[in-house]
Amino acid sequence: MASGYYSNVVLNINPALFTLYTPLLAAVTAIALLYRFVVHPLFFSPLVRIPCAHPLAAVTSLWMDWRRFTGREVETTWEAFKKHGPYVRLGPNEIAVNTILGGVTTAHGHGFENLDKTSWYDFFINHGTRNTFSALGKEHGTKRKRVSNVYAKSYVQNSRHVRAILAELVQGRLLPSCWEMAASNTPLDVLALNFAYGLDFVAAFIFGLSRGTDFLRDTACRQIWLEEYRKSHPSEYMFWLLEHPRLIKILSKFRIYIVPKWYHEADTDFDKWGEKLIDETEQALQNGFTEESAHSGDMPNVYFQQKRAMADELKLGQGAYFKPTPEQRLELASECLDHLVATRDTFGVAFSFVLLELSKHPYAQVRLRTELRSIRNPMWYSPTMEGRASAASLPEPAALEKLPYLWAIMKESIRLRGTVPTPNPRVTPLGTKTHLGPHKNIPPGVRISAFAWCLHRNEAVFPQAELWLPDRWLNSSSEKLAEMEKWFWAFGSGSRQCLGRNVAMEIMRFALAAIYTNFETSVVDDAGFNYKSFVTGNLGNKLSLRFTHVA
Ligand code: HEM
Repeated sequence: MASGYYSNVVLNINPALFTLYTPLLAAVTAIALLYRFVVHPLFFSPLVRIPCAHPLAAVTSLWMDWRRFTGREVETTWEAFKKHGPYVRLGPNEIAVNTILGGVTTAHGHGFENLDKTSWYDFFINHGTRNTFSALGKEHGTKRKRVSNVYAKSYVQNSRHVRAILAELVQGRLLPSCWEMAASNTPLDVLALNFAYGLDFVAAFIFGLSRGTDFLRDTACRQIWLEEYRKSHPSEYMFWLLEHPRLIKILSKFRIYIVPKWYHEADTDFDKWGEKLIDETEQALQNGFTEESAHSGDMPNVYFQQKRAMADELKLGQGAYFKPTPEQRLELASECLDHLVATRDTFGVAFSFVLLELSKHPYAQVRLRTELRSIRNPMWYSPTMEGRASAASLPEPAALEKLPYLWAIMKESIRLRGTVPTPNPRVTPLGTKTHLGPHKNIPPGVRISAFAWCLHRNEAVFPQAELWLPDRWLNSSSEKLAEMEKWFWAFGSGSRQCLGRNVAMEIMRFALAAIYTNFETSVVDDAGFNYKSFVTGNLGNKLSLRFTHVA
């Protein structure tokens, strides 16, 4: 009956009307599209007063997409900032900011001044479940709160488990590798070593030493893991995975695959590896593991704390010992795996850069070594100590933390090359207008990007910004120092500031102290240390240093 009705309607239309209205309809549509996609963004959008990085940027995001696709996102944005100032338009609906006040504070602040993340972060969803890094809105606060106390500086510096892990990793695994390379005069690829150090620490911190990884010593296993990681975070497809996740999904419905099958396989394998660690840790809890009885270093700090917080939320009586449902298991896995990914993506590269700068500046090493040897309990190492890693012999965290030159070296190296130059994109919220410094009434749905790379190169704040000058952190007035601190954005800011910041700084401090108390380093080959590329890099990335023992 229905089809008869429609066919009657169609049949009753006078064909002459078609001839009359079709061109009219086409013209109206064309004008509407022209207005929507050209006239409005060029002349009437609230963003028109923001200078465009390129004339095409006002009407299409394809121009910036091409820059991103060809790996030129940061340099393009940096050039635009230099030419137009701290606010630039990268696309019809995208702005980049290079100022703290009225820029970063608006998008990356606390509470209302903490704009939500864009779909760029969907890539970091594991097991189909969001985690602290990829969660949005209120869910983010809940997830972050679950684990924030174990990542607090007081926990990281006072926990007996952290000290035991550090002793094992630094004295038992890292220093012997450095000694071996020094003794045989063989260059060491510190990039792979630093990936291993960061991952071994964080895996032990999450799951406990006995269930963590041993990539510092087991180089074959490390290589397999890094290869698997590279496949599941393939630098050559990251543009699509980060910028166009929805397009990938839509096209795959039509059997058009932008990213190859091996990426999906590796991603699944990677998730499975994470699940295995979760299951082993859960099994230990179910077997009666307790916080009190745990050997030093063996406490699954992050896993346990997360479960305890989940139990509190659900008002479960058994604390961390409840049996997780399949959904809860994946939620736990997603969070824990993300912390390992966050470590792999940042720590190894940032720490390698500190070692590279020190290796290029022998005078800085001498000064650092003098400072490190001046503490009450220097981190001496000799191979006869092997197998005798002991937390008691480590210096107190505060003793290292208050060493001024060590601090200045870390700060300056991380300023210059803290992590990858990613845009950290945020989106203006629905139902309200956002004010961005002098630019008022930014509508909902506008992407705002900011780059630590560019903020850290502001000559007014960091004169001779391209130079590695640790003394800038020591010789500046207190006002200048406060200003530099305000602009130091390596770990982000506001409610979504890096969760692992204290861990990263702590383990870097201990490793630097251990290495430079005992060795000097020099560059053998840094051509493969392509630190301008995306964090994931590729397996060819290497930083080859020579270690020489200094008595
Ligand atoms: C030198 C090392 C590190 C650097 C430079 C770094 C940098 C950052 C930055 C810039 C952000 C903010 C990202 C954004 O807003 O888009 C971030 C967030 C985060 N980082 Fe780190 N990170 C480092 C190490 C770590 C480690 C070791 C962990 C975990 C153990 C970690 C876990 C996280 C998490 C979970 C977030 C998300 C926080 C949230 O959204 O609330 N990071 N990190």
